[in-house]
Amino acid sequence: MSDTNAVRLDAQVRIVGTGLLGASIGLALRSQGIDVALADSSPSSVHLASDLGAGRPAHSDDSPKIIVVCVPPDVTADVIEAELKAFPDAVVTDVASVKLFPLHQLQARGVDITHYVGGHPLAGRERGGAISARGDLFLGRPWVVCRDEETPAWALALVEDLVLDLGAVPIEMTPEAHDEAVGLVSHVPQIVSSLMAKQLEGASDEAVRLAGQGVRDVTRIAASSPGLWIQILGANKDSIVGVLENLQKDLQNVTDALRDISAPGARKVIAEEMSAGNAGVARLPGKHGQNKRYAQIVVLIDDRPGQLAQLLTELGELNINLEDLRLEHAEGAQMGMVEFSVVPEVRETLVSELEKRNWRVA
Ligand SMILES: NC(=O)C1=CN([C@@H]2O[C@H](COP(=O)(O)OP(=O)(O)OC[C@H]3O[C@@H](n4cnc5c(N)ncnc54)[C@H](O)[C@@H]3O)[C@@H](O)[C@H]2O)C=CC1
Ligand SMILES: O=C(O)C(=O)Cc1ccc(O)cc1
Repeated sequence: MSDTNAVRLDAQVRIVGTGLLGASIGLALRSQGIDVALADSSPSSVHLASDLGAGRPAHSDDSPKIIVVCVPPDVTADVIEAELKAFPDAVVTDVASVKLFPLHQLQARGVDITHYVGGHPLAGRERGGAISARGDLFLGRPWVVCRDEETPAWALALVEDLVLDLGAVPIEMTPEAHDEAVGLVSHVPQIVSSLMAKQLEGASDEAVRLAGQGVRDVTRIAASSPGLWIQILGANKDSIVGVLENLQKDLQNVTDALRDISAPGARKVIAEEMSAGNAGVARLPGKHGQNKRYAQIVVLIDDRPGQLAQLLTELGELNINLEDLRLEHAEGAQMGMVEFSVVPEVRETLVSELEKRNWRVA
């Protein structure tokens, strides 16, 4: 039996903002027996999250060791400031999709941010609210942690323990590097998805009836909340505008080439743009070398001697033949991800057997 599920946090956690992110964190922590206190400016949100099993309503005599602020970006700095003041001994972290915006607000107000460690899980869903929450939302997902030079090691360690208990992979970054990266891999893709979906708005029923997986993949996140995204995009405009300008140039190249497809070089332009797309998509983790004939399963293991050997032994005991195996080590994250391929027919049984044996399957 593996002890991969050993809980690292041994402290009360307070969650402020009990929508999708807050309730998902609460569900994951409660499933590990951690005391979770819930607070939100909307009392019915607290009660819904509590009814769903994400924790209990906060009491005035709570003394949390760690506070996770899960409110929209516009009000993240206000809530962080209030929480630092109300709980001076606690570490305050957040999940806002932008990191410089709340940090600059806190700095401009002269707030002592020694106990604040910024965070951002790269995991979410199109629909907000506790009703959409899932305890397994963060399994195997990157979770950026922004440390400051002043951040004490114990505060950073506490936040990383929280991230690891949620099954995510902590990645330390500066707020600047974070915002630039998510501008490219999260914020511009949201705009592209929404704008492509907008083209479907006036389409005929006949046309949309033909929609296959391609258009569904490209537009999946177009169902996201404009209210949340207007805040995210506005707060990270400096990282987004440059990527949008590059995209505009590429769109213009393809449009010009198609308009005059018989002109010398037109087909070359299109082929080059599409080949560059092939090269880009191959950069995405998990996209390379996957054999479509097999089903992939990802298991999270602690970065300790013997863990991989134990997993392989247990797979042997289950008499499962591995078709392929890939190990990803998250630098400095005390966690590894083992991705293996099996014939699709055994996938469901294998996942349930591994979960029975306490392995964390992403
Ligand atoms: N939705 C997603 O997929 C992801 C969102 N995030 C970030 O997580 C944060 C929360 O997003 P969601 O959970 O999706 O939103 P949500 O709308 O589901 O939940 C937000 C909650 O915050 C509460 N709230 C608003 N202002 C408050 C205040 N001043 N004090 C206390 N509570 C307040 C609301 O009542 C609501 O329950 C955002 O900062 C977002 O950028 C991060 C990763 C993914
Ligand atoms: O649904 C998806 O694939 C997402 O990418 C969701 C998402 C939305 C906002 C974030 O800050 C992080 C992740």
